[in-house]
Amino acid sequence: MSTSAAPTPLESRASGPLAGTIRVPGDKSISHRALILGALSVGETRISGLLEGEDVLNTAKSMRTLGAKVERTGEFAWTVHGVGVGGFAQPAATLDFGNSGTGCRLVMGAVAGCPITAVFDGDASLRSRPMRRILDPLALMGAKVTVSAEGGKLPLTLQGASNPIPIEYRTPVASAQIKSAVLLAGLAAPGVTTVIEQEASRDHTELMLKHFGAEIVTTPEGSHGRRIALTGQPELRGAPVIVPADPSSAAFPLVAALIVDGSDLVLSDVMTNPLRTGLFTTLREMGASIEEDDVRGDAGEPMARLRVRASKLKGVVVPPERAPSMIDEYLVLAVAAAYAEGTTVMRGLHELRVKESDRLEATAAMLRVNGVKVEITGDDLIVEGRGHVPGGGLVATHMDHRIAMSALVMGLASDKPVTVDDTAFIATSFPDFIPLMRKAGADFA
Ligand SMILES: O=C(O)C1=C[C@@H](OP(=O)(O)O)[C@@H](O)[C@H](O)C1
Ligand SMILES: C=C(OP(=O)(O)O)C(=O)O
Repeated sequence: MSTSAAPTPLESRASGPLAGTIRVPGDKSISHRALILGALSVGETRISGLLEGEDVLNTAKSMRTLGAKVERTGEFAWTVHGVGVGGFAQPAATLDFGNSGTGCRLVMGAVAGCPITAVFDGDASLRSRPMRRILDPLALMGAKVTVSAEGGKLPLTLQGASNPIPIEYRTPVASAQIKSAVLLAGLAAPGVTTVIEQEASRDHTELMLKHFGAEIVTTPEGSHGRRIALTGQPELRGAPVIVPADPSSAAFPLVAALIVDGSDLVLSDVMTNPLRTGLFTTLREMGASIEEDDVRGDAGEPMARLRVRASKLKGVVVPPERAPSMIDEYLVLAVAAAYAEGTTVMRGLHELRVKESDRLEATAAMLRVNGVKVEITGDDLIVEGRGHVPGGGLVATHMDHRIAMSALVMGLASDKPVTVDDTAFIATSFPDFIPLMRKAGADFA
C-alpha cells in the first residue's frame, strides 16, 4: 500500500433492499497460514480460494524472499513448494508486510527458528503496533533483535536461533498471533513447545499444523482457556488447503442486510469455526435473522451458507470473554448497535487499541461524527441505539480497512449520507468490497 497515493474518498447513501448471493473472499487468517506452512513443508501445497488481498500478497512475497517457490496458477489458486522446517534461506531483501500484523508476526515466529537474519518492516500503521509481545517469547527461544525502532517496533532486525529452545509460554493477552509465532518457532525446536492461553483465541494454526502432519495436542485450561503442546521437528508435508470465505469480511454485507429494510441476502461458504463466530452469536441475541444451511468442513474448518434478513435489533451486553471470537468485528457491531433500539455495552476491548488503528477511539469517532451517542468507559464501548442513524459525517479511516468498511455499511441506511476519507486500505483484506456491495444493491458514489 502506497501511503503517498492521493486518498480515495467515497460516499455511502441510503439504499434499496440488499439481495442476491455473495461469496466474500477467502479467510485472511487461513490464507496467511497456508502460505507460511506450505513454505515450511516439503513437497507441494495447493491452495484454492486464497485471499488475494494486499496483506496476504505481502506474506506470499516474504515466503519467496525466504526461499520457497510460490506461484499463482489461476484465480485464487496458488501452489507453494516449501523448504522444510528450519529451512528458510538468508533473505536478500527487507521483508515488508505493509499493513499486516498477522503476516509480520507469524513470519517473525517462523524466522526465529531458522539460523538466518531478517529485516522486518511495514507501513506507518504497522510501525506503530507493539512487537515486544512477539519478540519476548521468541527471545526465550533463542532469537535476538539486533536493531529496532524505539520500543522494539518496526523496522527491526531479527536474528533467528541456531539451536531453538522449546518453551512453555503463557500468553499475556488472548492473541492468536502471539500463540502462532511461538508455535511456528517451536517447529524447529527439539522437544515440546507449549502455549497456554487464558482465553482461547482462533485455532487455525493448530488445525493446519495437524493437517500438515505435526503432532499437536490441545487440552482445556481453566474455564475458557487452552493448553497447546507441539512436538518439535516434525516433517511437515505439503497438503491441499481449501480456504473458506472470511467471516470477518462477511460481517460487512451481513450487518448491511440487517439494517437495510427489506434485505434478504445469502452469504456462501462462510467459515463457522466457533472461535470466529462471536459476532453471529451477538447479533442473534440482538434479534438478527441469520439462518445457516449447507454446513460442510475441510481440514477441521467448518463452513456454512448464511441467509440474512433485515431485522429489528435491540441493545445487548457483550461479555468480555467473547472478545477473542469477534475481535475484528466490534467496529461493524457498533454500527448494528447504533441501528438497534436501546443501549449496547461491549466489554473488555483493550486489544482494540493496538490494531491497525486505535479502534476503540476510531469507532467512537465514526459514530459520533454521524450523530450517534457513544461513550468509552475504561475498556468498554457503550452505544446508544435509537433505531436510526442521522449520518452526514466524514469518517477518518486512519489506515484501517475495517473502519472504512464499517462506515460505508452505516451509510446504507442513515438519514444523510456517510463519507469515508479514504477507501484505499480496504484492499488489504477485501479487495472487491465496493463492487460486490454495489452488486447486492449498495449505493456508493
Ligand atoms: O492470528 C490471526 O490471524 C489474527 C489474530 C487477531 O489478532 P491478535 O492475535 O492480535 O488478537 C486478529 O485481530 C487478526 O486480524 C488476525
Ligand atoms: C487486526 C487485523 O489484522 P492484522 O492484525 O493482521 O493487521 C484485522 O484484519 O482486523
